[in-house]
Amino acid sequence: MGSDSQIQVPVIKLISMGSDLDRGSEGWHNLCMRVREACENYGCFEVICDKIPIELRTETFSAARQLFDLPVDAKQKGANPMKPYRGYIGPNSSNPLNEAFAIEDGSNYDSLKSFTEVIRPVGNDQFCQAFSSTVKLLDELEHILELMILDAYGLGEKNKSIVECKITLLRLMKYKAPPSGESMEGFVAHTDKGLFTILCEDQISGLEVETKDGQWIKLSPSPSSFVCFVGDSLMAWSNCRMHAVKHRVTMGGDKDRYSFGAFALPVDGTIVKAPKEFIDEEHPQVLREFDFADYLNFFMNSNFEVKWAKLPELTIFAFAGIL
Ligand SMILES: O=C(O)CCC(=O)C(=O)O
Ligand SMILES: [Fe+2]
Repeated sequence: MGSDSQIQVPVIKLISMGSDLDRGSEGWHNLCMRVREACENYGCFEVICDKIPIELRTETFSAARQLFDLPVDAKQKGANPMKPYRGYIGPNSSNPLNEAFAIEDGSNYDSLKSFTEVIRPVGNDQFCQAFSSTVKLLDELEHILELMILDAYGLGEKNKSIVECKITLLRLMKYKAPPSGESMEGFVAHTDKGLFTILCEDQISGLEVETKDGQWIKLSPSPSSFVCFVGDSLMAWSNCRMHAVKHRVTMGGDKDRYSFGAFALPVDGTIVKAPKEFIDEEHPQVLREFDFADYLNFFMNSNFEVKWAKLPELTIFAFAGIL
């Protein structure tokens, strides 16, 4: 189905100086309910937030561009065949326009430094400064959203977080412009596997999300917005009250597209489990509890049709479904 520009995903303003961000205030409560509704009905929303200064955002994209501009041989040194979806991932036949760097613990200067030094022995300070600052701020934003979700379900008093242990995976993406006049898949339709994703794009659109009734909508986030996605693990935690949204990137036009995302992932060995408050007669348990590392392995080893092509939304149900 094509994209329908009539429908829009919810846009939520989180301004750090405002009293709406005082936990417990009426404004806070209203925001919590808006975040919850967006996560349940769309599995995504745009957040307008003044947390990350526009200059820092510009600096991160300029640092990312310089990394992608390095010769292929250098970038290949960052490949990580031992760990799926980590390190440098170059374009391939099923993803010819896209290349990515995925770095664990993306808010930590030293982990950015040890990754970048492998592909570029010197000159990484600007990159590491810009990304560690940005990802720290995105982690703070993720923490606020997590508290909002807990409070929206009345679970905030008993729980400090959704899972015991999580880590932020920083992914930088570049999509080459397609051949002139063509529109091409930049990133195949999928759901994110972790808890929550916060994405930032550099004003070249291409991101599309699927509504619950199967229509694709193009997103055009404002230059200071972020796009947030519910991932499979958050959906599982919520006993499927929240919706893990299917999304993709479609490239058109003549400009390359750059984006980066902070992916909040349960640390390997962390159990994803719906709290008992989500389970009752009206809401029987949909997914069994699971170790996130086992889910990633299952996903890696599923056959191509299930994984990407036909039924990507089935993976979490195929892996952990009870009913
Ligand atoms: O580049 C984008 O905007 C989306 C990338 C994405 O969906 C992903 O890396 O999981
Ligand atoms: Fe994604």
